[in-house]
Amino acid sequence: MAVFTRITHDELNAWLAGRPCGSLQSFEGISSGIENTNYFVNTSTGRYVLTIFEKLQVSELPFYLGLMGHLSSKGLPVPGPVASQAGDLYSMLKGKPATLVNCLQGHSVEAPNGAQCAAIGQFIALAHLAVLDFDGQLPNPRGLNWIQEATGRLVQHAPEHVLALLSDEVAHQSRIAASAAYRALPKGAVHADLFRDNALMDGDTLGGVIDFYFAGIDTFLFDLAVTVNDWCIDLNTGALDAERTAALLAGYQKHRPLHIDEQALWQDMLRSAALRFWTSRLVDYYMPRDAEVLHVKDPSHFERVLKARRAGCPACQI
Ligand SMILES: Nc1ncnc2c1ncn2[C@@H]1O[C@H](COP(=O)(O)OP(=O)(O)OP(=O)(O)O)[C@@H](O)[C@H]1O
Ligand SMILES: N[C@@H](CCO)C(=O)O
Repeated sequence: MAVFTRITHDELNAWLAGRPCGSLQSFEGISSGIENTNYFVNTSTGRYVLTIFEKLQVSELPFYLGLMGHLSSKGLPVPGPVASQAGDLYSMLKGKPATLVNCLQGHSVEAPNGAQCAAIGQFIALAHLAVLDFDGQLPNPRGLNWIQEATGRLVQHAPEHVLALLSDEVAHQSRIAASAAYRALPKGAVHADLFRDNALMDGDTLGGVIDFYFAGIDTFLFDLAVTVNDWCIDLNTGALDAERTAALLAGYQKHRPLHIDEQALWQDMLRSAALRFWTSRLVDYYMPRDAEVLHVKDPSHFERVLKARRAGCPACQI
């Protein structure tokens, strides 16, 4: 749907000069993204993806691209940025920052099976282990501070029943965040948005994980909860599907067993992850930026998910 920034062959050729990616053969816009402009780029050495960042702060790019490069260099299926000869992970194209990454195999799946959930669980655990020596520092841009601030802005726009549930959950999460148990949780640089549409599956094998542009420092448990809330959901009810949840958690714990403190806070993190996406969808719904009007995702989905996580269910237990 969206190629916001159009480029010519000559402009791309000039931008690619100095990058160790061979000579440009062809390129085509990717229609499915909504945040950035993406192109598939074919060169004499292979296929790449060019991303032109439409909204992101340049100051945040070294963290995102550094994290992708770090995970890729450790053998994880993450697109690694192709640095320029000068060592830059991004440079300006048509006045906007742009990067070139390698193209991964696969397609996103709408209805994942147990094997695919296990594969994504294994990936997250390996990513959590791999970032232990990553030194980038960027707090989760959609963490509790942002949620509290966004809740304040929503007061003038959202209906009473929405605000009541929102403020009750924010109060609960504020108490959790202040607890010693929460503060002791293991943290690191996490994807924080690993929904089904950000993973490319090649059959039951994970081809790659993309779109690290909501990444930040947060608890590993929160990252796992974001993923479980999307990959393991029964879309009709918002409840967790027991079989897929068990498969994803088993895949994760194969490489990184959860600590007892993490197990104790699991249900609260499922709630926290639901709150994060309910809030951002409410903000996009009630206060859309111009270009977002056509792409707003349904906030009521995450209202349903939050209510289901607050009620709890057998699959919400570890
Ligand atoms: N490294 C990659 N390898 C293969 N395909 C990719 C890669 N990066 C992006 N794509 C393809 O481009 C599409 C759009 O990318 P992406 O989802 O990152 O768009 P975006 O606009 O940056 O983010 P959003 O998910 O918010 O729309 C993906 O669905 C995928 O098909
Ligand atoms: N994954 C998010 C959108 C991008 O952050 C959502 O479904 O609301």
